[in-house]
Amino acid sequence: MAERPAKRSRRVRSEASPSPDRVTDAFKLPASQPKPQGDKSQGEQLIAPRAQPRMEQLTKSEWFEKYRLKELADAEVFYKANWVDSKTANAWLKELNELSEWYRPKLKVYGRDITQSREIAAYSTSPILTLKYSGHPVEIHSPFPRLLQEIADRLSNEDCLGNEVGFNHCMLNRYQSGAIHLGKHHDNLENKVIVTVSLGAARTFILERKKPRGSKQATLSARGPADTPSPKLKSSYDSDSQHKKIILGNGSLLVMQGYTQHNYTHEIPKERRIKDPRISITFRQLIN
Ligand SMILES: O=C(O)CCC(=O)C(=O)O
Ligand SMILES: [Fe+2]
Repeated sequence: MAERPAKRSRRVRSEASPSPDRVTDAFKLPASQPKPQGDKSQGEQLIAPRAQPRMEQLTKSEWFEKYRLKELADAEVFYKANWVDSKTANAWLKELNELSEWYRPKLKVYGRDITQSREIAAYSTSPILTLKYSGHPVEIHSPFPRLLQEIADRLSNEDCLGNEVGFNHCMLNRYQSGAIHLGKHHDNLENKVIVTVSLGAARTFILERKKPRGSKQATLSARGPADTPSPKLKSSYDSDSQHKKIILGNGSLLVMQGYTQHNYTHEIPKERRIKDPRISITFRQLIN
């Protein structure tokens, strides 16, 4: 298949090692732009105006208590099934399917051009934000479409994550069937809060503790080009605190924050028996 790189088991380089295909899943200010100073510099801010992000926990304490996956050490991961009912989730899926910004990025992986099998559509609250992965400058549209803004506002509501959590970026991923996957990776370490709303077919999400630096399997990191085949899943793990499989159901909400990206990778593996599509909406609160 044209879109796959030659090798099945790809060693994704550690963050420290520079590499031409290193995935720079990072928002960057154009060089001439000043760094955001906080709530007052509204015009140049990269963070959502309503929030001044901190490294400590951002979600409301009720969330922390109730939905945290406590078994995952050194991570802050929350999962709420049925955050919205299936009727709402299906209506959102239908509306988002019709957006005109969907496309399949062309990536360069080990010098080869591949077209990503997963479609994406990306939005930001400010046109100055840029994003690259696998050398591909992501097409970002601004502002958020009405529905995505409505969902973002719901998330920042006091009875959900709370108004300290705001978002300046949103990425949609469309997995047409279980044959489409997202390889093992971590997201940009500067992301303080990453919120994923799942619509459509339920898909497995695997969080796996990174191996200590220098150990044989410490090389998985960075946002893997989506079409890079995942390394074979291990059949056994050191302990339950080292990995977690979550079935991301229709209308569910997953939140990752704190040091999760430093300590864990995540992936959506292939599940060929799944024939229906899934769209994930990933909101981020980015700080440069
Ligand atoms: O589709 C998902 O749930 C995962 C998305 C993800 O990990 C990403 O966009 O970095
Ligand atoms: Fe991710």
